[in-house]
Amino acid sequence: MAMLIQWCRVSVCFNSLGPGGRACFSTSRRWCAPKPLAMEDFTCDLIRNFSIIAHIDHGKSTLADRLLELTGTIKKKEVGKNEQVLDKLKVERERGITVKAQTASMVHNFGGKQHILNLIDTPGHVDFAWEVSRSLAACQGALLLVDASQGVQAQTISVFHVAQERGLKIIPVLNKIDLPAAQPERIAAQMQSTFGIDPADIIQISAKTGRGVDQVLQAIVDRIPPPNGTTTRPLKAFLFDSMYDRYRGVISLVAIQDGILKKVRYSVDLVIHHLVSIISGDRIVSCHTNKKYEITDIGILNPEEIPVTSLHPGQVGFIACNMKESSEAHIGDTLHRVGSAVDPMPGFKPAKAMVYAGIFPIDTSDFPKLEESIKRLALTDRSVTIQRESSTALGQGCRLGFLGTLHMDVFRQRLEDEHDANIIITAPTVPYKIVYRDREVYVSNPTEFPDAIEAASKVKEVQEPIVKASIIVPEEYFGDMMDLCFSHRAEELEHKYLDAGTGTESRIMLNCVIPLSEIVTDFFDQLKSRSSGFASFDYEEAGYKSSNLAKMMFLLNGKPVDALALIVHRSHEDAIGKLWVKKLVKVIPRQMYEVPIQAAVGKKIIARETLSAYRADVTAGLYGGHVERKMKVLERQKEGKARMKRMGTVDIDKDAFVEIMRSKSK
Ligand SMILES: Nc1nc2c(ncn2[C@@H]2O[C@H](COP(=O)(O)OP(=O)(O)OP(=O)(O)O)[C@@H](O)[C@H]2O)c(=O)[nH]1
Repeated sequence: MAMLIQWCRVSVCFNSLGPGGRACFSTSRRWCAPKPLAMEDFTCDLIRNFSIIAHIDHGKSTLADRLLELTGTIKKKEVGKNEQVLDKLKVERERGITVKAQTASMVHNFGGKQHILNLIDTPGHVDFAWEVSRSLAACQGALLLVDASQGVQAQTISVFHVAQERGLKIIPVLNKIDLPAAQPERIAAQMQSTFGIDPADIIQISAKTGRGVDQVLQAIVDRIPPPNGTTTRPLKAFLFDSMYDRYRGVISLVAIQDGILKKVRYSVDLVIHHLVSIISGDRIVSCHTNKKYEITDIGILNPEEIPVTSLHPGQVGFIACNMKESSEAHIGDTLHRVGSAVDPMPGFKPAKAMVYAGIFPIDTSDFPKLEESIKRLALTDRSVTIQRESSTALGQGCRLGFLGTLHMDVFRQRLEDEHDANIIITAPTVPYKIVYRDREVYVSNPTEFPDAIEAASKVKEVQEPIVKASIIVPEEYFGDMMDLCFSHRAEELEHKYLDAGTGTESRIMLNCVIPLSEIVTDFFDQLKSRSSGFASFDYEEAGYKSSNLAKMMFLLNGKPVDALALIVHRSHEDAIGKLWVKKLVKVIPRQMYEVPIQAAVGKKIIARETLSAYRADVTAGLYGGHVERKMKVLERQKEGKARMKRMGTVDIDKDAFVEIMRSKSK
């Protein structure tokens, strides 16, 4: 058996559980090994695994923080301070949204007994629905949080159904009762009519002030069933999340179903003040890949890592086992001990990219660095797909698949924030299905879309992805929402009153089927502005549908520019062509000569604008004697040229180019 020998100097060690049930630290000047939590004491009846589910901004992360404080897991913060403990990413803090589900184990005393409560925080935005369903797979219960001023929203309904389908015990919680606009009775009635929840079961709280949060804590223990599992059956661990650590490789989050997962550490004091730790971990196998690994590290997240020597049935924790590639940690996989196979647990649907975009370095020589950064970032975000692509205008780049446009935007921001990347991102496209006579091909890059001539001779039909969308909105905005849906090619529209029978002011739920390509552009912004921010929106994929689509090319000076290509519905081609040439003529800088800007579908020119000529005399104003200065300026202009992007025969400096791509991705 492979042994891992580790020299460690530990100046902080875990001694025992402190008064709040937490591990407490004691500093020591001696070299010592950490004394881990006695996980074997936490039998299933003392464990609760739960999640908080809600519509975006209804207060999940704030409630998570209050629970962590109440159990003494973190120090109490000043009320009103907005920084959330589980929202670890900079982008999450800046935008106030949760992107990546986090896990935190809390140890708390109920009725004289220490319990472990494992909280799995979930994101609220529709783009991250995959993260939600992944998190729920490791839970037995969920707190369904509803904002007492906003009421039930589109994602409240979708997350409720996901939790219900998974058979989770749902604890309804009304949050933000401190707000003057809160209407707890009315919203409780709404929850009753929408979900059949008994208002007497609803706990009313303010996650901000902490009011009522102790009742939530008690309800977690009283109402959520403990996990069931036994130490007598062979080890079976469910892998539900993973992250990447530069030193330890892939770290997987697991929920133990049966058996015990161990890492044994022998400490030998070889020399005074020097301890040698010999670690011998369980040997495990992945049901998905059949690969074998040896456990090198086990712990729980509190929310920071606390090492433990074993994880027992019902417990949730992390493991490191020398997995090098993040693709080895298959989300939904079952792990078992070498030599004692088990039936794998049902995994769940892998994440499916809904939106694709090309990412290119501004400076083409930066491609190797950019590719490395993208790969690194993708290690922490398993739902992104990556493929290389190259463009005549933009050089070498990567085509990435995302769960939605917010996901795309968050990834872009993380590349810039965390990897200092200087990038151009192309307009988002959805994956189209091209049905040829003998095969089907998915195309997620407009340049690969068949042109009109090829389409006429070889393509049987073109299909586009559609989604089932639901919009919840106060009655007064219903007409605007119908207009919005019609202008985005929605079909099968139907609606129902959400507050039927409650005798209160009405909200309407509007359901329709809409092409995905229509909602990846400005749909969400328009939805918010046309409903004064009151509409909420959710969607789920609904397959493919035949559609009359074409590739629109943009020509500068008669030459097509691949990076600007778009797929458009034929009914909108004139309007889109005109709109884009108008936008392009505004952002493309004038050249020494006149430049026609055209939009074309096949051979047909749909729209045209002309960019008038302009001579940029950078040396104007420098009179005869200033030869040196003149040379310097010309030299600088030459350097600038090297960073120019070439579109057809037109050179465009990088700022103008970024501006063009930005306006195209809106
Ligand atoms: N007045 C009041 N504000 C609250 C309460 N709970 C949360 N908030 C505020 O509501 C906003 C959203 O809270 P978050 O906890 O970030 O919401 P979230 O559900 O985690 O958001 P996502 O993770 O992005 O879905 C923040 O500005 C909070 O300070 C509450 O009980 N009362």
